Amino acid sequence: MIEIRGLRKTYRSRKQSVNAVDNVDLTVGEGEVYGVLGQSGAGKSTLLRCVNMLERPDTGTVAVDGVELTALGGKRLRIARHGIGMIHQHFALLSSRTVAGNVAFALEVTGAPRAERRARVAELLELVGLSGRADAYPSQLSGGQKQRVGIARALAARPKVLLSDEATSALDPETTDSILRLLLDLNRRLGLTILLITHEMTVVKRICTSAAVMRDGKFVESGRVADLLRRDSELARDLFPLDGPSSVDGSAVLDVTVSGDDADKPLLAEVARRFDTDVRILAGHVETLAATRAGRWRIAVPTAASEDAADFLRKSGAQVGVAS
Ligand SMILES: Nc1ncnc2c1ncn2[C@@H]1O[C@H](COP(=O)(O)OP(=O)(O)OP(=O)(O)O)[C@@H](O)[C@H]1O
Repeated sequence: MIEIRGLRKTYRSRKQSVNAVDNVDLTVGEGEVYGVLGQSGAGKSTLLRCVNMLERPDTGTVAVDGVELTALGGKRLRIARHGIGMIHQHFALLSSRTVAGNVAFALEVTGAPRAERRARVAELLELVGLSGRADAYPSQLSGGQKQRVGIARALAARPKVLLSDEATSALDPETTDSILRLLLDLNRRLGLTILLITHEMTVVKRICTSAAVMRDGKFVESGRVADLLRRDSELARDLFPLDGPSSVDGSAVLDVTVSGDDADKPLLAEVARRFDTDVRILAGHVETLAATRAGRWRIAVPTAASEDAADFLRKSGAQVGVAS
């Protein structure tokens, strides 16, 4: 649904040049929720703005739903953009317009007739759970309600792709949760493909099927979340930080990561039985992510049994590393 190849964007000023996006390739499949994670300045916003050509890349191609946007300009680009909705961290609502007026604005731009606009606005407000607030002004809404208006407006022209620019960063944890649930629901009900940028691990945990970690304009790792968990990835370590001790006298301390059905298998009990050894859990958690179950534990196994235990865990599908 979204195909990005060899994308580069450099900002130049007299004093310096910054490679904001540096040779990024990205494929987001239809119906996927793809998260790009990174610290401030990593290049996430620039990447997202290149997807709908708010920012023109220096080199590389961007195609959405089979249409190469980088080859378009003028009216054809404006029309192609209707197939891409976008939501923003600070909602970007028009303060002088009501909720209904804000959503209708997106339809006015596409030239939809008045009667059609009215019906569509009602449908969209129902979709995002705001039917009762059509006549309210943005200043009368909570942050979560404002973002619901933003989402309704972004979906007005029935886009296949939604871009989300830190959509929950300005919201409290409970509201974040409800907006993420709404996005996941829209993804499932409408088959909406979502590309989001965030610096929040919770967002990736809750709704992303795939993710990339971006640093200095580059993707340092990317893939399906379940696959990244099976490797010794930065994402796995960040999603499940382990804060137990990294050394225990007479034992090896191992970090074990499991995903999918393996997360619910009694693997540690099996290690204790098979090798007639103690297994101490020093830290750990098992959680349900958007597309998979996943768990990570830091365990201490007496040195004599530790190699056999690590071998067995690896053969059982776990990723095993020595704690550091
Ligand atoms: N219009 C611009 N002119 C010059 N430099 C820019 C411009 N926009 C972004 N940059 C620079 O490009 C780099 C990437 O910025 P970008 O906003 O894409 O990162 P980000 O990961 O989205 O960060 P944040 O989460 O803080 O927005 C930064 O070094 C930034 O200072």
